[in-house]
Amino acid sequence: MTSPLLDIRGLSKAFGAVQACEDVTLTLERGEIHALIGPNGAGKSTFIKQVAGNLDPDSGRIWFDGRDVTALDTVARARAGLGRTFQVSSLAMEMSVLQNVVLGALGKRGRVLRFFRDVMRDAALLEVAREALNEVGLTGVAGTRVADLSHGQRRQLEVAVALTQSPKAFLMDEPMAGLGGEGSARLTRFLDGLRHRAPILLVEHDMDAVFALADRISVLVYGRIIATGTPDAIRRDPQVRAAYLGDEALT
Ligand SMILES: Nc1ncnc2c1ncn2[C@@H]1O[C@H](COP(=O)(O)OP(=O)(O)OP(=O)(O)O)[C@@H](O)[C@H]1O
Repeated sequence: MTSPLLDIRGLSKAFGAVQACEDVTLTLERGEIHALIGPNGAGKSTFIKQVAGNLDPDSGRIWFDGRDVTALDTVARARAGLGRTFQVSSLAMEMSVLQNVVLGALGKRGRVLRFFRDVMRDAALLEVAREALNEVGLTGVAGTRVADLSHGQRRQLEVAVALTQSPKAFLMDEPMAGLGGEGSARLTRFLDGLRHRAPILLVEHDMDAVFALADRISVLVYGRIIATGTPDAIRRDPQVRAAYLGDEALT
């Protein structure tokens, strides 16, 4: 048996008296989408920030691709192959789509920022950026200002930026937030294909998307995982129904 790509063991984090994350153990296997769901304030963001390296856990360890990454910062984790897209976009809104991806590719090389004009003439960087745009289907809007993209296109662009870092796994915090029904259906199809590129640890409130995409679902309530299983098993789990998913969400 191969070991999980991401192996998170016993993660705990408290803010004063609030135990936001308590002994959370979770794995991400190659090729899968593992969704983490739970009510507001359950600790989902706290959890994913610890995995990405934005927040130090009080205890617990994070293994990624066979390596203990618990002590690494966000940049080192991204270089190790943990690609992330977050609720708050880090895109440069006044720049073009292509410029944003080139900047992402530049980060991967670990270079200090050079004159931007030179960067945009760097054939190798441009190739990496164009390839990433092609992969997410945004080639047609490469010259468009990010501010003029739809929410859904921005999410795809964030993935393109992450792709320039050759991620081995994605961490996604509410990619469907702010999208309408049609936008989230489109992004759902996109993420469905993306799992073959790299597995996804997905924090998401949109239950249609979660149940359509996830191979496994973990349910977090008051900082603790109360169940992990296939969508069908989670749907039927009486504890999950009582604690989080009302019956109407499961039909
Ligand atoms: N920096 C912080 N300082 C103090 N308390 C915090 C901090 N961040 C989170 N908390 C608390 O930790 C608990 C978990 O919050 P968290 O944002 O992780 O939940 P969540 O499941 O992501 O919620 P939502 O679904 O609303 O985004 C909450 O009680 C929250 O108020």
